[in-house]
Amino acid sequence: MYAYHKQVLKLTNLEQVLQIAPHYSDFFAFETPEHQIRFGLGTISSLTPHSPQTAFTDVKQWQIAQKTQIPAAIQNQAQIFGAYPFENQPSDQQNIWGNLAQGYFFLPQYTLIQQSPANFELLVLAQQPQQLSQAVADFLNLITLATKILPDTPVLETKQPLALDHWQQQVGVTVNLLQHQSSLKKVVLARALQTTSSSPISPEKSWLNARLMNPETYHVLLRHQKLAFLSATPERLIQFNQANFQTAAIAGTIARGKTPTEDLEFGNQLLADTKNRQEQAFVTKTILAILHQHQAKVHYANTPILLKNKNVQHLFTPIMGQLPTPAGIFDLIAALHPTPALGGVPKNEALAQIRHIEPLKRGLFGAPIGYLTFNHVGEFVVGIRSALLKTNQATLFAGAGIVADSLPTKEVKETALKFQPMLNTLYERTTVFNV
Ligand SMILES: C=C(O[C@@H]1C=C(C(=O)O)C=C[C@H]1O)C(=O)O
Repeated sequence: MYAYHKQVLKLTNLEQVLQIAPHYSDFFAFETPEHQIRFGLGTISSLTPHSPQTAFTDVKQWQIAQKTQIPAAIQNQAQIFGAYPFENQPSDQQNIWGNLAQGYFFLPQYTLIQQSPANFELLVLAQQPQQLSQAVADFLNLITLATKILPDTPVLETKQPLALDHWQQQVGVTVNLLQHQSSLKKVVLARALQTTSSSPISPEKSWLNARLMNPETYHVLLRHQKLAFLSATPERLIQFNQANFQTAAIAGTIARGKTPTEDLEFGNQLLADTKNRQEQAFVTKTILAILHQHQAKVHYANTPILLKNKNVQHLFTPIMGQLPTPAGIFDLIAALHPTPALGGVPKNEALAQIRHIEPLKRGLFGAPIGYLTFNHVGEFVVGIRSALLKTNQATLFAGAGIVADSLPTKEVKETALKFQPMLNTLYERTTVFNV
């Protein structure tokens, strides 16, 4: 059994945690749109899945093994943090993901869960009881003396859309396929934007920027050594509390208006648009079918509503449900991913097309990222509106759902729009530009 210590920690300034985070080789930060924050720092145990195909079972087995080391009294607070990989992609695809390529999970030495704006519950774990008091003292010393100022937000130096002409052309090829091959209904194609900065990008500072720039989304950071994945995603994959869960079907995109009237007009346009309604209906239908396969009871509204973020708005159907047992959650995460919002319909054909077309491994882009306690409470979100950060480089990702009547030029614009929030998060003085 691991030894543990629990206490309430007053934090008047959130930045204290971000300031000390670089001291630890693993760091995870997760904030919901309701502004509930949790952090994980340092590593008691970690797991790199053997391969993307085995990731879901590898994580499940590792978590079950870890549970045997967690005292019953802290099974509600102790939690694992991490990300699954998107999917297996051919080895000749460009791989920038390093030791995150197969996903990464860890059980932190220090877990902080926000109870009220300035109060966090701190849980400290140690492998051996005799290490515990030192571990607690080290952390409290670091955090009370946290003076290390986070680096400034850097200036964008270069930006390079990856194979944009090829991508646009392949969207055209895919549209053709969708029009002539009746079984394939939707494929989500993603592209990347490679950027460099004037000085190293601090993942921790970027997470703080993300929450200031996009207050209505999730803000998730997974850093493992020098590589970090940052996402300001609006999209929940699944949130669960015992056997109860909430998920969502999101698809269809339009810009936000410059005035409230224009914004309303755009929203109504999206709600009335047949192509987008169809695209979103595929997502809802597929998610419901998976939930039924898992014997879940579900509640949802028949008509989608709008989910508004800073730069874009989407069609959105919240879905609530209940599984026969809490233990079914692991299998449900595996079955839901990738939803047609990130893969396509039917799943396997769409994934084959993605593998065939995209020149870059998706890594953690579009994959489930989140936390899970040892008592079946957790949340995983979809890692979009995201970037992989490595010292002076950031690679941003954006995808768009391609259906039979998609227009390649429009899809280029839609993905360009989806890059904007992350560009504004990572870089100082970024103006809207064509990518
Ligand atoms: C794939 C992305 O977004 C997804 C695709 C959408 C669409 O095709 O309209 C909308 C929301 C997301 O589910 C992305 O942001 O990269």
